[in-house]
Amino acid sequence: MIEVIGLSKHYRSKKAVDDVTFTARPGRVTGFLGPNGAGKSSTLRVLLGLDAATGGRALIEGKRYRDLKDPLRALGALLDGAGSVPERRAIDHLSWIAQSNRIPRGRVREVLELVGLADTAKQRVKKYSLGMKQRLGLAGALLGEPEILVLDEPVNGLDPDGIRWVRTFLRDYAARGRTVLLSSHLMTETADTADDVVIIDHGRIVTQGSLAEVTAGHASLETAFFALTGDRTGSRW
Ligand SMILES: Nc1ncnc2c1ncn2[C@@H]1O[C@H](COP(=O)(O)OP(=O)(O)OP(=O)(O)O)[C@@H](O)[C@H]1O
Repeated sequence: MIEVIGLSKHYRSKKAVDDVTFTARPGRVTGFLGPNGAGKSSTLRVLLGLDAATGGRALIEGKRYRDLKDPLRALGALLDGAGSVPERRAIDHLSWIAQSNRIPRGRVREVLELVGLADTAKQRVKKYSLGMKQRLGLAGALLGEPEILVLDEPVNGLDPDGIRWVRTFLRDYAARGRTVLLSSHLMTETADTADDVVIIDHGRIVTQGSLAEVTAGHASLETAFFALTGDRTGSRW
């Protein structure tokens, strides 16, 4: 389970995240949704221990990321693509992560198969398309067979088949009792994937609940968002 409690992150006078509270539960895909600049990445960066909070807490199974004993087995994350060295071969990138986290080498083959990169694993990452880099990032997140997955815009650069594949994959992952937190600015895509939705805008939570609760009385998640925020144009998405 992920618990974000009264979290704030300020950059000088900019309140990127302002008193944000939500929970992502096991067995559910939670969509963390908001337009560009809403505060999604800032929230995730604090959750993953990459930035310090200005106030509040972000907890993984009750602990801060840096206090986790075996972080890769607790939580797998995909932020900003694969995070790999372009000159390195994909398989070497994953083997290096596996080795430095005491994950058996055989698991590298497994995750490459899982994300559909087994046949191209020996290519250098710089030859990969954006979609392949996303898959490689996901493979890295899956190495430790984590109970929790945190993915920032995972379908960026994927073609329709890739998008469908990620959706099915995440739904299956959650169906096995795991926690999936999926950050996105894509409302239709999130509505197709998530069980629960947390909507953030200008650093503050606008609404949260099951998809059915949040969209009740609205034609779609999109119209719900526009009604809740008073956004008439959708120009920030
Ligand atoms: N390092 C930083 N220094 C100053 N301001 C920042 C920094 N990082 C983010 N911000 C600002 O904080 C706000 C929230 O940004 P954040 O990246 O968290 O939003 P987001 O919802 O992830 O949007 P996007 O999808 O565009 O990344 C924005 O106004 C952004 O310009």
